[in-house]
Formats: sequence, structure tokens, C-alpha cells
Amino acid sequence: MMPITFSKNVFIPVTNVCRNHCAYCGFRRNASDPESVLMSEDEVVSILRSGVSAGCTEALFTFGEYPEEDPVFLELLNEIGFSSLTGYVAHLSDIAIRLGILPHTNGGVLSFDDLKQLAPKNASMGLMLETTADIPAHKNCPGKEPRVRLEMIENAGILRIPFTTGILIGIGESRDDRVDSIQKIAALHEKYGHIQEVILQNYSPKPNLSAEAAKSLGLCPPTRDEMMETIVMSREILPPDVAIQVAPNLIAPLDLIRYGVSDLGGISPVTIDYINPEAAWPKIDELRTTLASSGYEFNERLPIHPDFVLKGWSGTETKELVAELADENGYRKTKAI
Ligand SMILES: O=c1nc2n(C[C@H](O)[C@H](O)[C@H](O)CO)c3cc(O)ccc3cc-2c(=O)[nH]1
Ligand SMILES: C[C@H]1O[C@@H](n2cnc3c(N)ncnc32)[C@H](O)[C@@H]1O
Ligand code: MET
Ligand code: SF4
Repeated sequence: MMPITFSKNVFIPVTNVCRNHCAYCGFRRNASDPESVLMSEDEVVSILRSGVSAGCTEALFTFGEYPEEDPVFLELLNEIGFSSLTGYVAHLSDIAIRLGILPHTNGGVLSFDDLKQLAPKNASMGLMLETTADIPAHKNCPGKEPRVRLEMIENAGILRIPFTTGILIGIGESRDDRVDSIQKIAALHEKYGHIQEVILQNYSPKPNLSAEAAKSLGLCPPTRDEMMETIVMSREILPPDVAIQVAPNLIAPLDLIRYGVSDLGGISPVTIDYINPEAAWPKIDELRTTLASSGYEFNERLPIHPDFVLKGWSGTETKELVAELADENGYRKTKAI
């Protein structure tokens, strides 16, 4: 039986400033908001060090998309010596690699040149397609245009970046839209072979939007049955080498496995899920015990999936560290005691 996989990560929310205004997002802030954040190098280093001490292999750099479009943010970035957020994230990635933890960047849409700059410093990267439908929740979100997202996923293929994408379920899309989104991902994978996993993420309501407002925008958390149906549909469309991931802090994963879920994503013993801060991480040992009682092995992987480790696809500057952290099958090497 195929093992269920996960990675041990630390979440680094470099900035919550973002040019998009996704209605479902509780993470985003305006640059002028007192709660807006641009993490300092010292803050990032301290999280990276805690991650390394806890045995994590993944530094998940997640942030708002092109916040530099706001002059207030650009000023803050300039003050710390950078002219682009990509430049700053590249610098932080260098530090992560030096400390012994592998970058996986998901900061929304990036231009071809920005992707090219970050690719060598990342074990893998990600961008959720979200949906190919034109939905009210994506009003005022230039970076959530399906065309723009599909183009970046294609660019990642051209650059041979091991890639994570997926769809967000319950944001106003129809069943047919879900099928269309998964078909578009499958078509890109057929062309480039770079999709390592597809996340089926259930929309989870945030306190900054009233239930009424959410409803009027078409936002509605999917039922468990809808999730199962989407897993079955995705498993039929995607080739078997693409893993299907659900987030174990957003949905109980056990009985979803027999429908096709094979990965539980990044789980952190150190940081919270800054995108879904209300949803605590399950304990890795408890998950392992529950899975074992149903006959499943729970194997730790790196942010880059085993097949891609074996194919040697990780960013050039991460290769040495990947070789150090992976075993001969591409999984996380069990540490010598
Ligand atoms: O903790 C989270 N991790 C998220 N991750 C991280 C993910 O769980 C793992 O880090 C990847 O499987 C790589 O190991 C994402 C990664 C992507 O590339 C794209 C989207 C996401 C979304 C989330 C998320 O909402 N919360
Ligand atoms: C990083 C990814 O997090 C997802 N994301 C953003 N907001 C929410 C939410 N309320 N519930 C679940 N997932 C969310 C999006 O799919 C984004 O691309
Ligand atoms: N801003 C990026 C995106 O939506 C990643 C983080 S979302 C909270 O794609
Ligand atoms: S989901 Fe990502 S792109 Fe959308 S507003 Fe939030 S941070 Fe920005």
C-alpha cells in the first residue's frame, strides 16, 4: 500500500501586505494598517533556527502578492535594503539553506524573471490555481485571474520547478468549474511533468467577514460529501504520479484516504498555520497512530516529493542539502540517534 506523506515545516509569513483582495482571506492587511507585517531578517532567522532544532526540513515562505505595488510597503522594503520582495525572499532563502532547511515559496503570482531568480534556491514552489471560474470573491484581485495563474504554473513547468498547486473549494465555483480547474492542471502536468501535488483545500470562514456577507459573495464551506466527490473526481483526472493533498488541520483526513488522498502537506511542530490560524495542527504522532490502526504508513518527506528528489529536480543551490536530508528512496532520512 502507498504510504501517506507529510513534511515537517516552519511557516514564515514574510509579509501580509498584498495587492489582491480575496474575499475569503483573513491574512491580508493594507500596508498602512497597524497589523501589517514585514518580517525582519532576525525574526525569520529565529523561526528557521527553531525549525532546524525541531527537525523540520521545510521553510514555507508564504506572503501577499506583489505588495511593492503599494508605495508605503515599497518604502519599508527600501529601508531594509531591498528594491523587490523577490530580492528579499531570495536573501532569506540563502540563509535558510545555510542553516539546513529547504525553502518552499508560495507568495502568489510571480513574473517569469522572479520565478527564475527564486527557482535555484527552492526545493519546490507553489501557487494555488484556486479556480478557473470568474467569481465575485475574486473581485479586485488581478493575481487571481485564471489566465495569470495558469501562466505562472506553465512558467514553473518551463523552469522545471517541482510544483504544488490546487483548488480552493467553496468559494463560489460550481462542480463543473472544479472539473475544469483539475483538467487544466492535468493538461499542464502532461506537458511539463512538474506537478508534484494538488491540494484540495476546503474554504474555511474567517472572522473578518460576516456569514451574511460571505453568503452573498458565494462563499460556502464544502460539505464532507462534496470534498469526497472532489477527491474522487480529481483522482480520476490526475495521473497517479500526482499526489492529492488535504490539510489535516482543516478536515479530518482518515476516511478521505480511500477516496484518493495520499498527502497531508506541511505540518508544523513550531509555527501556526498563519492562513488558517483558528485551525491547530494535529500532533504528528497521533496522526501516525490513527493511520497505522487503519493500516497506513505515515512517511515523512521533504517539501519536494520523493519522485522529484530521485529525478534530481530540486533547485540547483538546494541539491547538496536535499542529498543530505533524503534517503535512497527520496523520503526524509531517519536521523541517526
Ligand atoms: O499551512 C499551510 N500550508 C500551505 N501550504 C504548504 C503545504 O502544506 C506544504 O508546505 C507543501 O505540501 C510542501 O511540502 C501551501 C503550499 C503551496 O505550495 C500552496 C498553497 C499552500 C497552502 C497552505 C495553507 O493554507 N496552509
Ligand atoms: C495559500 C492559499 O491559502 C488558501 N486560502 C486563503 N484563504 C483561505 C481560507 N479562508 N480557507 C482556506 N484556504 C484559504 C488559498 O488557496 C491560497 O492560495
Ligand atoms: N498570496 C498568495 C496567494 O494567494 C499566498 C498566500 S495566501 C494567504 O496565492
Ligand atoms: S489569499 Fe493570498 S492573494 Fe488573496 S488576499 Fe490573501 S494573501 Fe492576498
